[in-house]
Amino acid sequence: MSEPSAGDGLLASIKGPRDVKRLKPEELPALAAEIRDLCVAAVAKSAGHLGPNLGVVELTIALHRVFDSPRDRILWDTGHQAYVHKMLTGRAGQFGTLRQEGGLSGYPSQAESEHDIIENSHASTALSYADGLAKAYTLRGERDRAVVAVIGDGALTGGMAWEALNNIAGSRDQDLPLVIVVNDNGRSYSPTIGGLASHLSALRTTQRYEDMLEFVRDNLTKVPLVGNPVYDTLHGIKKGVKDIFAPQAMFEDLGLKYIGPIDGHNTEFVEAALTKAKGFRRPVIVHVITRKGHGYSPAENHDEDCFHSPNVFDPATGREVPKPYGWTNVFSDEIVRLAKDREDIVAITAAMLHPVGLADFAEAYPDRIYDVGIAEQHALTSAAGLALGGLHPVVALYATFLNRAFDQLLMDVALHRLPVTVTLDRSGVTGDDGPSHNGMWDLSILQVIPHLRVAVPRDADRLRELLAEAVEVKDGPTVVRYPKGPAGEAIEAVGKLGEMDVLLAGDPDVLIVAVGPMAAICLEAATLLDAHGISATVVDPRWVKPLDEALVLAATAHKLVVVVEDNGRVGAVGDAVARLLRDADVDVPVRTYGIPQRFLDHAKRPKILNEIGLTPQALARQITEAVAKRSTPLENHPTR
Ligand SMILES: Cc1ncc(C[n+]2csc(CCOP(=O)(O)OP(=O)(O)O)c2C)c(N)n1
Ligand SMILES: CC(=O)[C@@H](O)[C@H](O)COP(=O)(O)O
Ligand SMILES: [Mg+2]
Repeated sequence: MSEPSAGDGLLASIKGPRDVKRLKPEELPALAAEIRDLCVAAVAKSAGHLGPNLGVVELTIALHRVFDSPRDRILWDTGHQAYVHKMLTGRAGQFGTLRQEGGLSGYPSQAESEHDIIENSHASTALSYADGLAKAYTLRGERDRAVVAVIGDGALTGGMAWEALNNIAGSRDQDLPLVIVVNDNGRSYSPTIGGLASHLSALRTTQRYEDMLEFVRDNLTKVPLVGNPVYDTLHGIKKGVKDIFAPQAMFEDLGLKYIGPIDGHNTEFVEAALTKAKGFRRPVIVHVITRKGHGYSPAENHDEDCFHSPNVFDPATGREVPKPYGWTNVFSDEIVRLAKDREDIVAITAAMLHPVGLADFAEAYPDRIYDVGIAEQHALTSAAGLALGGLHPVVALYATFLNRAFDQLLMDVALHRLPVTVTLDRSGVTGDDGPSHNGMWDLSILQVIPHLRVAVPRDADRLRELLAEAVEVKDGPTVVRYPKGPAGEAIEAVGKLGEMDVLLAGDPDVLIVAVGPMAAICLEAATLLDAHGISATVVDPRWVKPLDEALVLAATAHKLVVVVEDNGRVGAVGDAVARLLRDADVDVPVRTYGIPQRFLDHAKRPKILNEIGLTPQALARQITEAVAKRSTPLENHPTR
């Protein structure tokens, strides 16, 4: 497989947007082809987001020809589709390092470029940033600056986007370009759902839309873009065929002007529409129709998600290296099995049916699956409704996206003690998706929710057990969290301590509380400790909230308690254990080893775990030091 490179054609000459502007229109198809080749080569080597980026090649070229980044601000919602933006802002030569440690981030990165703004990969935020930026430039008198937000049809199903639209539409006194580009490819991963999506998809499929494209093609290329003739004509004809341009009505009813739908793979049309929108100097929607994976047939024809985020693959054939059977597969199989005998079990996904492992459930129980769009807040409160209606909903999310639905879990589900189960895939360090994707927050924020129980399985068998236990809980919500990737070898208990599994019974030097998948490295660390004459007992709580009172008794018999968790250290299980012992007046020191409470730069998961000390060797070293300190009389303590 050839190393991804900018080559020696047009793309190699692009050091920034100025170089994009100087190209002749007839050179743009060649540039687009080079960009696509580099996208395919880079993702084939490093995995990442291919479909979304292939879909925005012409759009991004047009954006950088019409607007003047970085003076004009171009915002990418979710940010997974910003590879082309990176190539056109001088980083094409770095795509051989995509998503590698120290290499190019898979998302916008302010450290990489002045052209990059939103680093958060959580969807549906760009319009709110745009609203704030536009207000700032208005207040500062910088009305010569344009604000452009590119948001996908999927991200547009997120509630924040509509909160922002409501505010943007209400901002009457703005006299600067605020351009909202709706990149409509009809998909999140799967086809986008909901009322908005049906409006947008109806638009794409009616004959009149084809007539409209014909009209746009004839008129936009002939009439020089002066004043309003083109826009008024576009606008006028839409008035005449209002029934299919419902999105225009919907946006216009909000007080937003609308241009489109535009063929998003025709740079000339997109440039014309963006130029029109820029000159409008008012908030305006530019609705571009694109195809996810456009220009690379294995992506175009990939039914599941158009190569949204493929594993590494052979660029010549598009054949992906299969992802190993992992935690997600275990969940997928077990939820289908459980639902067979429990007709009250229903499932909810937030536009991630396949990634969270609910595709088999959907196939087996098509009437019991709900895809709510990228709308985690709605997912949780809708689950509350389902539970109030006598069902047991299982809401399957990625751990980091639960943050968005914290209040709904707290006040709509837990306050009412509703039987809702939330499964959190991708918990802990995920790695190459960067700082906003690590699932390092949930064990902290969940601590404050009354009536809520949290389970952390250490292996596939425990995931099956704990999921079955979770859906049996009737008097409150349950959460089951597990990491990305393969589930590792089964780790059998050698005994019980209360409800906790004892994985290793040692002498009373150190009590190691191994949270979920950290059990494997804790057992290896215990072996290393033993070689240094330190004996450890290793327990797996299985349920980390509420903690098992048996921990108190066990702690009194040990010199040191160590908690190891794949979550941020602050306010998580380690702190909960310390609080439990303090409340019981048990004065045994507690050490917590977890993820440092900072944003982690992108790198592979094993690399990050090694860097932050979540390895057997690092744990053994740190525990040895902690034990040594405990046996050093305080008067000789280094801090004295
Ligand atoms: C809050 C949140 N939930 C879920 C995701 C996972 N996710 C990443 S991209 C994506 C689909 C985005 O669809 P769209 O906005 O249409 O962009 P496209 O990929 O089609 O260009 C989803 C659900 C996310 N990034 N943020
Ligand atoms: C951008 C986004 O949120 C998703 O596409 C995410 O990057 C997928 O992560 P996985 O590859 O772990 O499923
Ligand atoms: Mg989309």
